[in-house]
Amino acid sequence: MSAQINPSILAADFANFERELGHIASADAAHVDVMDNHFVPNLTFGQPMVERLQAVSPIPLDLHLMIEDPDRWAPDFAAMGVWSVTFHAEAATAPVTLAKKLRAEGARAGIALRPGTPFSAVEEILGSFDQLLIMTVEPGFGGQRFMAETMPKLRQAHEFAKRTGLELQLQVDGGITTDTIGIAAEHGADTFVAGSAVFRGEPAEQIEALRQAAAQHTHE
Ligand SMILES: O=C(CO)[C@@H](O)[C@H](O)COP(=O)(O)O
Ligand SMILES: [Co+2]
Repeated sequence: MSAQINPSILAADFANFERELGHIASADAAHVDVMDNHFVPNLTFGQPMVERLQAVSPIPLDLHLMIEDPDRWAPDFAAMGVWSVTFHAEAATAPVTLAKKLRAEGARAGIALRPGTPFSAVEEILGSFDQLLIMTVEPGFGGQRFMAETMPKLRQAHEFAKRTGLELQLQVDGGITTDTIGIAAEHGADTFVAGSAVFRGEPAEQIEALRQAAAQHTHE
């Protein structure tokens, strides 16, 4: 698979989301960081906001739920017709049941790991998911430094998927730039979330630069 670039609109202009989504129309999906000020110390988008983003976006929405009790809330987000819904392994009580509900609503099911959560926390349930998100910063804020210490976990996930024949999209999220994307690609990531790196410049140019940097390092 060629590298997928999902810009995070956490770094976009919050007063102009429709216009900002138009600026990233060449990307594969728009990454939407939903934060509840409990699972992480930050508050972002609620359901009515995501509903409107879904209505006006020219590209699919990739939701990253950083919320407590995703078992209760995630299916409602999936029912909006978004492309994918990813919740955190640390927050869910019945992740496999929840993944089934997300898929039943027509969304891809994703599970995310904080930097300190080991791969073993999800290894046995990955067959129920379409994507695994390895956080490369502590969730909560954009603009943080890429944590290279998460790379062995990414490689472990990549090797596991290859060995077991699992079709799993492997995302990285946090601190992804043209300098760090190559390291993540070499360790097996195929989908790259980037917020500040895309929106701090001209978004279409930054998306293309990230694609090219990833392509030079893609791992087989
Ligand atoms: O989920 C998160 C942060 O919790 C991310 O999606 C950030 O929005 C990425 O921002 P950058 O690190 O690329 O600025
Ligand atoms: Co995110």
